[in-house]
Amino acid sequence: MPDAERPGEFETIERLFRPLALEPYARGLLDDAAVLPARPGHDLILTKDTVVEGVHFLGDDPLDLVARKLLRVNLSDLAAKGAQPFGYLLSCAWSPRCGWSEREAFARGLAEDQRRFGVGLLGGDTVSTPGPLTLSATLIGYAPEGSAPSRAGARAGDLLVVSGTIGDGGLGLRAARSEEMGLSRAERDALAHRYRLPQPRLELAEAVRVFAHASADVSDGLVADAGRISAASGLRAVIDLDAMPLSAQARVWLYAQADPAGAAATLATAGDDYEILAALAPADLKPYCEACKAAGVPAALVGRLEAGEGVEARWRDQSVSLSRRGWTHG
Ligand SMILES: Nc1ncnc2c1ncn2[C@@H]1O[C@H](COP(=O)(O)OP(=O)(O)O)[C@@H](O)[C@H]1O
Ligand SMILES: Cc1ncc(C[n+]2csc(CCOP(=O)(O)OP(=O)(O)O)c2C)c(N)n1
Ligand SMILES: [Mg+2]
Ligand SMILES: [Mg+2]
Ligand SMILES: [Mg+2]
Repeated sequence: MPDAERPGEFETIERLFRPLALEPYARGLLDDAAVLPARPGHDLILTKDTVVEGVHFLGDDPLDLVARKLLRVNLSDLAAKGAQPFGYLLSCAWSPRCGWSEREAFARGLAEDQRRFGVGLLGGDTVSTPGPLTLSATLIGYAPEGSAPSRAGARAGDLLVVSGTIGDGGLGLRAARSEEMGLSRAERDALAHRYRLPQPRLELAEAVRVFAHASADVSDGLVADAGRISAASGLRAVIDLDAMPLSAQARVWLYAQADPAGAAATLATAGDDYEILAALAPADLKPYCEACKAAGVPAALVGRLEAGEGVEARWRDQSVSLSRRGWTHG
């Protein structure tokens, strides 16, 4: 792109980001920092995730969807802590391919999900990079004082319950990369959509606050994230892969595989799910699942926590050996 056509830092902020600003806190995106008053009776909940082209999204993913994914992966962490979202700080490192039309698409996606999830832009940073497009958000939310569950509060005997379905994001990445996987075009499109646009489970925030001893969202993989709850709580997690909730598309794929246990392990370690994993007292299983259902999101019992350490995956009561627990960055 010739230099003359390259959008400038301050034109980008003024034209594209100022309309997204949450005032008066953002101070017109003209100040050194945003300023928020304290909210008595609440804890401030802060989380940050970054997405990088080629690592978290594909180079041909439309940038409005990339923007929405950036907000959603962060909103998912707020949901896991039972928080209500408020606003966010945004960092954009634009790669050489990002002209006005790419930046406009990105801002359009932000505007759409700001409306949908009730958040606004508080500030951020805009730079250019010779490397891949890199976008980061810091989400800010609130929860009633002392109510946000940690990963460390699970007790021996707790049950592990996960929302929605597991494995669609991982299969969706393969579909988005044009792998056929023995699935129909409609099945692959549904999975690719799930990869590009995760659903943060904010509807479950209240149930998580009320019932969960411990919780986390599933971003790296069900096994990896269950392992983080068990490690933080000083326990051992057992995951029943045959109880994992699957979409219709993932079921079709799984039962076409020669080794369904290995295939289920693949889904449980793929990541990109953005579901909520909660550790609950057995007596709270029914009320939690009913609260989830009333909020419009199914929840399924997938395992339990016991004395010990580590994480074990089982298929029909047999231990399944895993080559990895989930996604890790180098
Ligand atoms: N660069 C960093 N500086 C400080 N804390 C970090 C950094 N990267 C990760 N963390 C912290 O490590 C913990 C685990 O991070 P992460 O695995 O990314 O969580 P999640 O999977 O929920 O997004 C979080 O408390 C996070 O804030
Ligand atoms: C192009 C592409 N390749 C691979 C993946 C798979 N992947 C990349 S990062 C990741 C885990 C989630 O990202 P991370 O940065 O670890 O988020 P966090 O766990 O901190 O929320 C997964 C499953 C992907 N989403 N997109
Ligand atoms: Mg993170
Ligand atoms: Mg995260
Ligand atoms: Mg998380």
